[in-house]
Amino acid sequence: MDEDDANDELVTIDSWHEFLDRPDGPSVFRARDNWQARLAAAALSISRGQVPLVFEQKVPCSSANIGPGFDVIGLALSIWLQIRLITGEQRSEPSSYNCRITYEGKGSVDLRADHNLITQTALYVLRCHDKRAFPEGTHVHIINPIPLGRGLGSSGAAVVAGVALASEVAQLGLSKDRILDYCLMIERHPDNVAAALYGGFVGSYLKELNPDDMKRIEIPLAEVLPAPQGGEDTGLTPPIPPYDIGKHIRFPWAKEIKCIAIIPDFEVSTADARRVLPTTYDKADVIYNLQRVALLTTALGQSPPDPVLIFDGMQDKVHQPYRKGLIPGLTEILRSVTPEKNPGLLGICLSGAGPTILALATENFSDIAEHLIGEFKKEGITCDWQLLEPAYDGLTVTHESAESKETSGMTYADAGVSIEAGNELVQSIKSAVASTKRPGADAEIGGFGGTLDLAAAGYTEPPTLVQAVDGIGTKLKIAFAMDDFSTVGIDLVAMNVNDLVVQGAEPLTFMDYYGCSKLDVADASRFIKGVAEGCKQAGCALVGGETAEMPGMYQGKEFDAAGAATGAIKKGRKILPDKKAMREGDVLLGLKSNGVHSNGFSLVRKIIEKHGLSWMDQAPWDSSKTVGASLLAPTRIYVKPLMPAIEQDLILGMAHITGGGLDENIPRMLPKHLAADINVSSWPVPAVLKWLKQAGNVSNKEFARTWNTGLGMVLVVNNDIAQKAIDTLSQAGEEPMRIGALIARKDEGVVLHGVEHWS
Ligand SMILES: Nc1ncnc2c1ncn2[C@@H]1O[C@H](COP(=O)(O)OP(=O)(O)O)[C@@H](O)[C@H]1O
Ligand SMILES: N[C@@H](CCOP(=O)(O)O)C(=O)O
Repeated sequence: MDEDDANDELVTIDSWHEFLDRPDGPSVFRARDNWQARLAAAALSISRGQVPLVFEQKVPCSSANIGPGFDVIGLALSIWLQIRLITGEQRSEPSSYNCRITYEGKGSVDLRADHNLITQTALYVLRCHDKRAFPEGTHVHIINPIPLGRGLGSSGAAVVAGVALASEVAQLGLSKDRILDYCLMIERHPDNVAAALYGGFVGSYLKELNPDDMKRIEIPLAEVLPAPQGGEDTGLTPPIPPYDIGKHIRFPWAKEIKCIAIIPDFEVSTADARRVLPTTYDKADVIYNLQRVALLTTALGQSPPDPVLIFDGMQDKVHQPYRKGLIPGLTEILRSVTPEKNPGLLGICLSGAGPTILALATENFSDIAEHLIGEFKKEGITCDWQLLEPAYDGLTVTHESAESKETSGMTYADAGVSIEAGNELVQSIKSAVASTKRPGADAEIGGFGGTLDLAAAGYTEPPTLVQAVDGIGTKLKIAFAMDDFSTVGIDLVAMNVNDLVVQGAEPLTFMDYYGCSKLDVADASRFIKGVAEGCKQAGCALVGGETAEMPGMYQGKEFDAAGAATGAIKKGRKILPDKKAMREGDVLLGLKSNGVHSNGFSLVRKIIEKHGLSWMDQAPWDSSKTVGASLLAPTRIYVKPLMPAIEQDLILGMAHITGGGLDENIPRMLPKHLAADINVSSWPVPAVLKWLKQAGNVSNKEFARTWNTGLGMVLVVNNDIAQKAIDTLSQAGEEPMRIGALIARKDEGVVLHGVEHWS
């Protein structure tokens, strides 16, 4: 509807909701902008019995390569392509594929649905799902501030937007990983699309495809998406992408590093810039790039950033030298700045295929920009410049109107729960889960419950079953900060099976629970693969689990996880601890921990915060790791080293040192009349715990009741067979340490000697 049609009631609407709230519905609207006019028109079509879709997508631009990472690295940056979509628009003229396109922003693009990169991509995805056109009355409004053909990933953003557009209009519920598969059928270098889709500083690779797929190289688009993929409709179904074509990982990025983009006033098409590249490379040049890229991805995550490492790390011999013919003065411009001459500068490179130049810096942004603009000017080229920051969100989709859908057949996907994503997750974890198979438990997922055949597991007479349930705790927060979910699953298993083994039980099965607001298949799969790894370390089968997608329950990508283990003790064997058999003089053995394990992380986080450290900083206690990576070291699983000693009846009791530390856990295995008399100088305190104690000024008492102090397990063994127990544990790979003995109890259940050793 148009403002000129106004004749009776004239109303300004601010939102879609405001319109819907009006019981009568105004006959004429004055829209705040074109988009408001479209909303109004869609609102009218509702009153005529149609149900429009209204949503907005945002996709960031990206800078690919960052010097040596040709076709591998991409950095999402803070200029966003926006797509506003509405269906059910009333039109006098029919439009091809039911789609009308309007455009505002940089450059000009083809507005025909089968020629515009965004809608052409969407049509390809729709056709893969047997849909020949957009829903009736589709209007795609593109707001594009990303300069075209300048090396800032305008096409990568357009392709991501196109796939996501199809997913939304046809309610396909594609996960981000599946969206990537579709994107990679179109733009074959994964660097831009992976960054635009996932956000942040991203490394990616493309799996090797079959020869037919490989033949369909990227841009020009006509070659990539011939009919029936993206051109005229032939009624055929185009090739559907295989699953999991590309892999990505997010690298850390130091927050003080900003990006200066110097954008010349001419275009270089990526296709042209790839044609000038050689088909074979000199071995020395390839090694030159590999050496730099390996260091660069870590160097850009360290605070404070090291200018020497970054400047050298951003040099390239694989694409920039060959592109100098397309970008006048390129070599001289890249050489015209150094961290020594230009304070604040960290490194410089061609952005993507150019002609934009990307300079990374921590300060003096305008001085650096003016210098580079001056260099281009010598070549007669004028430039624009922008100071950009990493865009961490990647693709986002916002629905303007949930209510509109409520009037018609609502779907679970509308409510934020994707069955397809759930199915995809099951596919991606199947083999990891199956690898945990053990006698008596197949570890095949898909059943309503997990089964265990006790006889096949070696328990022919009724055993005593022991069960445990636990979570990971706030260690998860560090996994979120590091975007690394590969090891917290091991922690989850460890917390459960270590509790079972101290009772003398052999862990047989495990089940996990994963709750999130929006299922991210890649994250959930990394987590569950960690759970499977933990199960293998413990020798138990992962027989099932639950993934709960609960929109609104958690913040963003956060999730919670819990798990439960079942173990068994053979008929006739002891359930530990055997308190009655314990005597004064019995020996206490300690088994080493692997750092903080999974307890006391609220205090850990507080200390790290108080010291102004970021998770990406070099760990003050271990220069080879970041703070986050070091703290994420998974909890040790003691099942396999302990089982032989348990089976030989060499152990009277065990304490798993978790929350509550030595002070709280050791008395749990002792009779009331005995106490543990312990010499704390008999085991080494891991460097991380030493640092935390000192940095947090944590008292000895607090230290002993918060963290494990270096012992993950404490065992009671009879004095006469202590050496045999030590030998058996050593043969199983442990380094048991004599840490004390049982004494008659006075007050405390644990008496610590030599605590000054901790200070
Ligand atoms: N928002 C958009 N809408 C439609 N087409 C687009 C859009 N963004 C990019 N394109 C297409 O992609 C081309 C640029 O792609 P490319 O040569 O790879 O450069 P870039 O470095 O910007 O990605 C444009 O000329 C245009 O055809
Ligand atoms: N790795 C590609 C990246 C192209 O990026 P664009 O932003 O220029 O499209 C290449 O260097 O060719």
